[in-house]
Amino acid sequence: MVEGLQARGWVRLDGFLSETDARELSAESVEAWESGEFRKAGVGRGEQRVIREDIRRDHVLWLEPGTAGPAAQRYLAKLEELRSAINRSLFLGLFDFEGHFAVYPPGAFYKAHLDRHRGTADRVVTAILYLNDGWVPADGGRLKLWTEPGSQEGPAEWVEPKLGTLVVFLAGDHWHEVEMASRTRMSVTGWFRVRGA
Ligand SMILES: O=C(O)CCC(=O)C(=O)O
Ligand SMILES: [Fe+2]
Repeated sequence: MVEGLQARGWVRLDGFLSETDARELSAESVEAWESGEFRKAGVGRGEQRVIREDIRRDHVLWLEPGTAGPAAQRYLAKLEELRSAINRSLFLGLFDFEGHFAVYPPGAFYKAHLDRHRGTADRVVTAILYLNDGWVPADGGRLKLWTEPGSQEGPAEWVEPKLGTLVVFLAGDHWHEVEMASRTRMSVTGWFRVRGA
């Protein structure tokens, strides 16, 4: 994975989590969703955060290492290993991870964007894990990831949000969007960050 990230700036891995682990994580997300713990995702950060349903319609629940369920804790531990592996090979100096569960109800989408807030550079690497069992092409909801840095044209990779699939890419380089899904689409999205950039 680290080699792929180094060579191309993005990488996709099916089966990053075993089916059992991914199902358990998915169950934790469903439980939190059903007990109303998610909120509508915003655009921008801090005081600038606003709800923009023309841009994104997902709902999120931030993962707090202290209170996350056992499957989420295990996933965070795996990401911690990935973070050190990336640092050892790419010298990116990633110091932590922040992430959230995301739910896209039927009809939801997220228009093309870069994962970086205006005027900041702390989110360096994006990691998205999908939690959808039995996803089929007719369900839509693919991630479109433009493969050329900085470009919102040209070649793109389409990723179906299948249970256990992980996508990792350089957050400031790769434009991406989520096409509309016709069934509920669940994932964990997060970012490895550098300090104070
Ligand atoms: O779920 C996905 O495929 C992408 C989500 C995304 O781009 C984001 O939350 O910033
Ligand atoms: Fe994104």
